[in-house]
Amino acid sequence: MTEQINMENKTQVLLEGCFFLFPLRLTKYDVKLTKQGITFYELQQKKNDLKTEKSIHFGDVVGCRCKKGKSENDPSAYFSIFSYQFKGKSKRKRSKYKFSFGLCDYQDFEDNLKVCQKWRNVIVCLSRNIVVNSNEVEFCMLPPSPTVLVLINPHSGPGKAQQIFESTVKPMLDDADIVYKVLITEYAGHASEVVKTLKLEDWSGLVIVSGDGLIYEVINGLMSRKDWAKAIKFPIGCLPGGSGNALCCSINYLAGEPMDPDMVLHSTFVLIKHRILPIDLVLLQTPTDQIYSFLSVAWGIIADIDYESEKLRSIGSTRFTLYTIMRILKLRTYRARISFLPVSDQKLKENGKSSKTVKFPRPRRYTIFSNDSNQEALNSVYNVGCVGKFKSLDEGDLRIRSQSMPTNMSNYMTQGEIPTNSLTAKSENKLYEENEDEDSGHHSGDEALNGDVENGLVDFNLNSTTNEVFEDSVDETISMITDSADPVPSPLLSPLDKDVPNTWTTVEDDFITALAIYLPYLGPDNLVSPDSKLNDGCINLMLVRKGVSKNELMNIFLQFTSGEHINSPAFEVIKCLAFRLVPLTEKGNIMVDGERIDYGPIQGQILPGLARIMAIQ
Ligand SMILES: Nc1ncnc2c1ncn2[C@@H]1O[C@H](COP(=O)(O)OP(=O)(O)OP(=O)(O)O)[C@@H](O)[C@H]1O
Repeated sequence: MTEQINMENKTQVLLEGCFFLFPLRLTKYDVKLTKQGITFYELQQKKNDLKTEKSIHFGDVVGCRCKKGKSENDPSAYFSIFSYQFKGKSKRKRSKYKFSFGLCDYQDFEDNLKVCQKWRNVIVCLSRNIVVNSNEVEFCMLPPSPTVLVLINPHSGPGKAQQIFESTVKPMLDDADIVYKVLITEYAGHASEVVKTLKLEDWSGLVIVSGDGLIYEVINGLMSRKDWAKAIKFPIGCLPGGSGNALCCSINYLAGEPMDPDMVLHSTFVLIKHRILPIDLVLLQTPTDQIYSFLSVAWGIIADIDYESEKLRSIGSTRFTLYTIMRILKLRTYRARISFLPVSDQKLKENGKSSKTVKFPRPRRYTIFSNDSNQEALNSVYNVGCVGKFKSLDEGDLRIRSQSMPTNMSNYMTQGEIPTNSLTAKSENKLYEENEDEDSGHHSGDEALNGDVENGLVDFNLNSTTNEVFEDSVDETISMITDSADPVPSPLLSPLDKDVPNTWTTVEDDFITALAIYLPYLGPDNLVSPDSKLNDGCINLMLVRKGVSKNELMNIFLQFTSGEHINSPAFEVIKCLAFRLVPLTEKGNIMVDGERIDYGPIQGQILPGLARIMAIQ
């Protein structure tokens, strides 16, 4: 019954009128506007002939603008709708369509314009997910234009970020009436300096046109501010200007938007239609530094490929393919001690497991992936490898993460503003609320949070008494987080020069690679962690050990495209909240979010949903 009412609500006609469709001034169309979109058909044709009725879905619309007819004496007014819709059913590529509906009913241009402005205001609101009810249509105001600061790294990837912005991004931002100021970075570290002192309240968000390196710089710049807890909630959007673009690939993947062809167009579309969503960060500690990562920590062959191929940056993503082949042919192995706090640490404790170095027999799998949902992933079989048993998750396990996470971690999620849509900023007019567009698959930020809360993924129960390790520091840490001038707390980690906590598991072995990843894509065509979400509150620690054949290794890399590599027995996956990597081989590379850091021990813990990203999930 409720569904039926909702459906009626969505298909209820809010506005109806007779317009011509530019440039055919003599052909009149009956045009109807509902909460879902606009339908129109030629008046001369049989009414309600569905075959000739055309439609524009607000899920595809980025903006609408009013115009005057070209000639001086022409009193016609127009409203032009900019829609980026898929051609045909394949949904491979969006293309721009402009529909200009004209009106010449009145002799005076101003009278025609008034009608067009009314339509435009409603269209802009609905395309930005702002609710307009039937009784509000007549007074609907145009929502204010969002203002964003665009940072462009002219040296990203093949060095085309500026060109990409001019040719594809700028026209789309203009269509969407987004006001922007462009800042071209002049040196490494420039973006970080800018965000350290940026008056955040002057902007709706920050848009980064670059590879992952500049995003990393911006996040670390925001985290280095005294007001980091507030600053890190500043919405960040990203557009692919580099050669890796892992965050952009992950955002498009999670939004169900294509990557090829024309990744820039699809990423810009997501940016315009975005919601502000929480995204996990990982706090990383090295002997000399504390840094914040949004993507990955790589060591072994994956890090070597990333770093060593940088000299071929100008050829774009092909550099990864070439170096993958080369590094497999000249395979290196590395020794390390790797420790982790599995998501199911509660289970481990129940099994009386204490921390000690364990050498696992091979092959060993810890986690069964699920591509569908977190709920399913948690329901899937979980092999707690170090106690040598397969365990099925029961009801209680659905809250494994809530229980194993220190209770105070909830503050990363709840401190600061509830996400609002900056590019789709709410009008001051109180008539508007955010609208949920079910059909387009867009959901509000709040809803995204609540959805995960229901899955038990971010609902860190403040009253939980099950967390033995961290409960003493709960109040303390809460106050630390609320006072953002204090350092970022890392309650899951012990000092790097001390043993890991006794709830952790340690393995020492020879490896081909270790990768801690928290987004689905590691680079273009590299769907390395297919079940990762933006804010699932978990690190996927992936290991490949010495002994894997070159053939199998090549297969693993080839299957990164589809994500099927996770089925390889040589590819181990551990879902964890924290990890430590102590390289025991003297030389090598460690890459954090695609940037090389000093080689040596590194540890990290998840900061669930700490930052804010412009995305659709
Ligand atoms: N004007 C500039 N000159 C030189 N370096 C810059 C400049 N602006 C930014 N940088 C630095 O360039 C580095 C790489 O940037 P970015 O990630 O955007 O490109 P990329 O590495 O080619 O892309 P990807 O990570 O996708 O391969 C960053 O660490 C950033 O600090």
